Amino acid sequence: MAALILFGGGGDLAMRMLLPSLYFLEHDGLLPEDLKIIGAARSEETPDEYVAKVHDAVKAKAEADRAWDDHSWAKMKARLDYLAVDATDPASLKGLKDRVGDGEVTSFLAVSPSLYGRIVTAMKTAGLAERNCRIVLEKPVGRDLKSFREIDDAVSHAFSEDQVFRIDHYLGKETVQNLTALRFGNTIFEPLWNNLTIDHVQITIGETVGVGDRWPYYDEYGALRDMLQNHMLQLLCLVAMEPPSDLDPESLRNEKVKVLRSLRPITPEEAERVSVRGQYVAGVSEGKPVKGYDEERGADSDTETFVAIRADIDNWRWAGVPFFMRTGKRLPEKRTEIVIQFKPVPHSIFDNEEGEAPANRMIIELQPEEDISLTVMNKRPGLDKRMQLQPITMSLSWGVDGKSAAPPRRRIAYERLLLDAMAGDSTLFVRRDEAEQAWKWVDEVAEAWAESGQKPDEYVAGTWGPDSADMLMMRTGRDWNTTNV
Ligand SMILES: NC(=O)C1=CN([C@@H]2O[C@H](COP(=O)(O)OP(=O)(O)OC[C@H]3O[C@@H](n4cnc5c(N)ncnc54)[C@H](OP(=O)(O)O)[C@@H]3O)[C@@H](O)[C@H]2O)C=CC1
Ligand SMILES: O=C1O[C@H](COP(=O)(O)O)[C@@H](O)[C@H](O)[C@H]1O
Repeated sequence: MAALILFGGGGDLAMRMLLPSLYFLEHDGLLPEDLKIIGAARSEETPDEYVAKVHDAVKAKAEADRAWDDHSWAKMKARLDYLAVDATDPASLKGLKDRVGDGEVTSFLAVSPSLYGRIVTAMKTAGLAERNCRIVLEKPVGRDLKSFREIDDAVSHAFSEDQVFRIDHYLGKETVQNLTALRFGNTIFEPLWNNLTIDHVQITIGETVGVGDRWPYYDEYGALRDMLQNHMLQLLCLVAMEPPSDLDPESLRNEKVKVLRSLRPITPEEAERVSVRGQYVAGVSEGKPVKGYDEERGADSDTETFVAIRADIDNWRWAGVPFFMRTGKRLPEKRTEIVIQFKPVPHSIFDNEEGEAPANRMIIELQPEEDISLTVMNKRPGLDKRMQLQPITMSLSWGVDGKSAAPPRRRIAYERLLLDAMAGDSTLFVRRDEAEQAWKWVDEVAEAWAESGQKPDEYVAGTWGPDSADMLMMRTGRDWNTTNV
């Protein structure tokens, strides 16, 4: 028998993401036949009570995706179990060890990261860190390089690196993986993928949600540590890395680390020029009035709910190509996209009535739709005396040629990641040195802000962040993409 233990199996992440993901995998016949799923948390509840909670959480999600069926649920229900444990207590974990038997065990820590160190130590004592065991760690692991290392040292004391799976759920998203396919499965883009042809890159992760009840966690982390240290830097790495020699975990992650190592540190002197911190004040989001961050938190706070930053990668490929990243809560749209802005033609022979023809642009959209589109110039049909150009957008979406298969259901990113972790494939997980390099750069940004006294600029909820974020771009003669916005 193989086992998946969900520590924190009754929490928000487990109920909203992990258990629905497992249901969808069950529905598609992708779970190992002999897999047991065991929820483990301190609450004293019976397995039946736990199963009833899981049922409600999973059914709501599956029905919304028209994927609910009683047969799949019956199969999943037969796998489910619950055990009340304090995961920091080795004696309490002994019972769990007896329950899982001697097969492969994957433990997912869906609990507060402040418990990781004590939990892994207890797991080792209880025999849950043997060679047949793997551990999955949710982000954020630590709040800075120092705390990351402290936690990770405890982890590596119990598990070897090939047993450790640090999740960044963005890596489980279909379009993020498609980026690798686009770059390295085609010959036509790679020769253009450098500073000779590309002017700049923009990465935007916009969210409409506010921080709300999550403020006790968020206030300590802010947008820099919650989103930029992990999801945004991972996207940057996938855009910027050199072609790996193989798709195995080490080759891919070696290339990502090289990019992180090449990020130019941000100094206190230039922090204000290349970075912006923002915090939302009351406004309107999705048609409804919403509170400002300070009101949600109930006190004044200097935590940023928005960050925009210019990153420079000091290597041959990217010298002179800025990577602009921005992310924030209470923005007008839930939108994640990567914009590859190509340079304009070196000399235009067209005399366009509508002004200079725009340069080519590739938009890799992750959310709300998954799409890759490329804007190219075309002749405007007609008998104009002077040839006129018009931009045409080619979409590389699923089924766009009318022949490809219909797009499959959009999977929750955790579906892929849970399967990979249970199979021991760490390609889409973050290696220790990657996380360290990302923390190192982010620590430098945080120190630069602290030293220069850079405070968050206000922005009204429902807008694209403070004016200073636009200025950050405009100072370089560029602007944020507004296509589809
Ligand atoms: N929620 C989300 O969308 C996201 C969450 N994360 C990360 O996932 C992790 C979990 O977050 P979330 O689900 O929101 O948190 P919750 O507070 O909702 O859940 C935490 C769970 O941990 C259990 N727990 C607490 N202490 C112990 C213990 N000593 N032993 C065993 N179980 C314990 C709690 O149950 P009980 O009280 O019964 O013990 C509860 O089930 C965190 O690391 C978070 O940063 C990351 C990205 C998104
Ligand atoms: O890790 C996190 O990600 C979510 C955004 O994820 P998405 O898949 O919905 O884009 C974010 O809301 C949260 O603050 C952060 O912890």
